[in-house]
Amino acid sequence: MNYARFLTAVSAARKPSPIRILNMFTRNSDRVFLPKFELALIFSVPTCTKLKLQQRSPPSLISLAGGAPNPNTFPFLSASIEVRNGETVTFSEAAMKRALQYSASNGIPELLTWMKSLQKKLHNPPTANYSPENGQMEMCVTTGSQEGLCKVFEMLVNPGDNVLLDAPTYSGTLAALQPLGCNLINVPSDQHGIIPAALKEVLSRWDPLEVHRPGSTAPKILYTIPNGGNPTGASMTAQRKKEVYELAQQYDMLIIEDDPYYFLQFNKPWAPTFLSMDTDGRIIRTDSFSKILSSGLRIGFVTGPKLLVDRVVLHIQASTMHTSTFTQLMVSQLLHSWGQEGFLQHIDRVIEFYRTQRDAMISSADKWLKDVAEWHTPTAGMFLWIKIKGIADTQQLIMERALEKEVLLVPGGVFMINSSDPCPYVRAAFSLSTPEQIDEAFRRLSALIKEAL
Ligand SMILES: Cc1ncc(COP(=O)(O)O)c(CNc2cc3ccccc3n(O)c2=O)c1O
Repeated sequence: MNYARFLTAVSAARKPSPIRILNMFTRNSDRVFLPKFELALIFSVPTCTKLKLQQRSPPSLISLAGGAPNPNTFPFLSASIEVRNGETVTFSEAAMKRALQYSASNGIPELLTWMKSLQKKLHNPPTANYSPENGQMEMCVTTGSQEGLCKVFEMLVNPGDNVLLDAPTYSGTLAALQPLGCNLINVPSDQHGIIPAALKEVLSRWDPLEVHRPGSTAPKILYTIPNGGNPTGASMTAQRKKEVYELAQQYDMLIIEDDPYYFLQFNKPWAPTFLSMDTDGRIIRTDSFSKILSSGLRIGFVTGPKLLVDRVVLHIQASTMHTSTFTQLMVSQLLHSWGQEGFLQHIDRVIEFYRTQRDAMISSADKWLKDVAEWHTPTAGMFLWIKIKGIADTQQLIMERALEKEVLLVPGGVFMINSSDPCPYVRAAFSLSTPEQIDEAFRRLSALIKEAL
């Protein structure tokens, strides 16, 4: 893969932040460990020299280099966090000093190592054993997958670029993409995700043999939410993923697999991911702990070809520097205590919760909405995408009349590429309300639809 052709000029121009490396040589007591990656980027010298440099920073080294603050001045001394299953995540005084200090831009080593091992167990990416030039699987921690998406888009998308995605889609993606001045092209989809034949039709405007010609306007990226789509609840079949991947190969496109609902698939076996079939190194995957561990801790991951993930990390260096060390250490301690088996047992409990919620919402929809609306039962995620019959656009219905009836949903227009296009859909989340509240909400929705009609 020639990854250079995908980079924007801004991303290609990014250089490592010198201070991020010099911080490595802090006093031994509160060393901020930075991996070889950051050393490699600043001292572009053969790895063996880098390793010697790293090894040559012995405890006897006195560093006056790093601009890191002295953690002995921090007011926080220690912490003990109670976990539902009776365990405790603790921060001793020494651990708290590290947790409150700067850390590596690509993520703390113990969290990255744990996640890389989980990715290999779940997806067995072909790229795990590739060389960097051939797309070696790399990962970095991001502050939510939202940061990962935003930085990946800013790495790949130039003004005027054609970008493919299946609308309706997550409003946060539209918010990150549209200011980049790209041309968003919708790929028709249904409850099973992108329709490969429709993607083939969209791509037929370009000659696959011409996509590398300078000035070619052929799309270079395709974005999709493969499981429990937001807002549609759609989940792609393995066969469709395979056909979509083959089209991406034919037109030399990257696929951005935004998959925060991967762990909320109600049925097993879970669908194989694009990452699991990525023989070329053309998948950039974003994962999130928001729907399974915490949304407020802001822990996400980007998984993809090393040469591209390294560019995302350079952007992190120049923006947030890194995701909160404290939250990374807190989550890492829990994951190491649970192990992969314990983590997956937690996931099973979360899945059962959302399955029950989904069933309650479908039951109430059947009871109150079957004469006035249509929907597909989602097999993953936390959203029901409801088409209101006889109404061209739900914006006014929801934003004015629904509020009067004290029921709140999201009008479908916010998920469309052009938010002013009329949209007869509404998004209902079954994540927070109780089954009783969902039933009452749909009773109110039914009443206001009948009044509106
Ligand atoms: C497909 C897809 N990709 C990425 C993200 C970002 O998740 P992160 O890992 O937490 O950064 C999301 C989060 N989606 C939402 C978030 C949200 C936050 C406050 C209030 C409302 C929100 N609604 O409605 C959402 O859909 C998502 O659905």
